[in-house]
Amino acid sequence: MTSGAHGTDGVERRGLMFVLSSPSGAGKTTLSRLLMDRMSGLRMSVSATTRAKRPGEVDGKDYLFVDKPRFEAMVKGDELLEWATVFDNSYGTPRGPVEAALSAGQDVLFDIDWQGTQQLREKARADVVSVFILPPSAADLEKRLHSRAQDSDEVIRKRMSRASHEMSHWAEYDYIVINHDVDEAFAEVQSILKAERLKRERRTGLVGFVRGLQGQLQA
Ligand SMILES: Nc1nc2c(ncn2[C@@H]2O[C@H](COP(=O)(O)OP(=O)(O)O)[C@@H](O)[C@H]2O)c(=O)[nH]1
Ligand SMILES: Nc1ncnc2c1ncn2[C@@H]1O[C@H](COP(=O)(O)OP(=O)(O)O)[C@@H](O)[C@H]1O
Repeated sequence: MTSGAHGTDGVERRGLMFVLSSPSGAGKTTLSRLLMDRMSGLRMSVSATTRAKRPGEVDGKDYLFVDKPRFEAMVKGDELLEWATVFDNSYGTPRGPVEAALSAGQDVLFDIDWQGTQQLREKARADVVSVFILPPSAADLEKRLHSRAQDSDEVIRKRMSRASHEMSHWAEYDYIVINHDVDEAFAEVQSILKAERLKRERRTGLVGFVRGLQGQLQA
């Protein structure tokens, strides 16, 4: 599915699909923004959704906000790489930008739920690296949902009551990060991405690189 990224050492490798999931409010949006600010070679996948825009969210940047008929047309037209219903709304990953980024040698960051992660894994297991973010406690999770101040009390109640179900999927993920402190959680997520970029299996340019080294040694 992918080709052509270059690591900082110049060795070509396949792009990867880096997935962050968590119960709502555990911190995946915060960690995604930090990754986008501080890591090069990474593109954010902007999902389409039928949910209402929150204050401060920007159409085309945080989400593509679409109505139900448009979302259904995207599903029918096979425009989505994966999609799911979460909290009574539809969410899905537009296929085009992801394929374009991967073939341009970029890694792609996804903020999607467990249903979307399962679908990506079925399509491209070797290229998917998944991280599940847990809150340190239920009280912290609730505090964070309130401190974000973007959802009504009723929506927050719904999200809290879904959290346990969301969390039951933790064991399907490659890595688990507990978000006590943002800086520490970010450092952990960043380390995962850095290490995964170095994995031998995705470094398609290694054979040529090592042959070159051997040639230099024989010269
Ligand atoms: N499967 C899937 N899930 C998505 C997508 N975009 C967002 N989500 C998930 O939908 C859930 C709700 O997202 P949102 O309404 O932004 O609330 P948040 O949990 O506070 O970020 C979260 O678990 C997101 O990870 C997508 O394209 N596909
Ligand atoms: N480690 C942390 N400590 C305290 N507050 C945090 C931490 N991580 C995130 N937050 C805050 O919690 C709220 C929810 O975080 P957010 O990243 O929007 O979660 P998600 O995208 O998983 O729903 C935001 O107001 C964010 O600033």
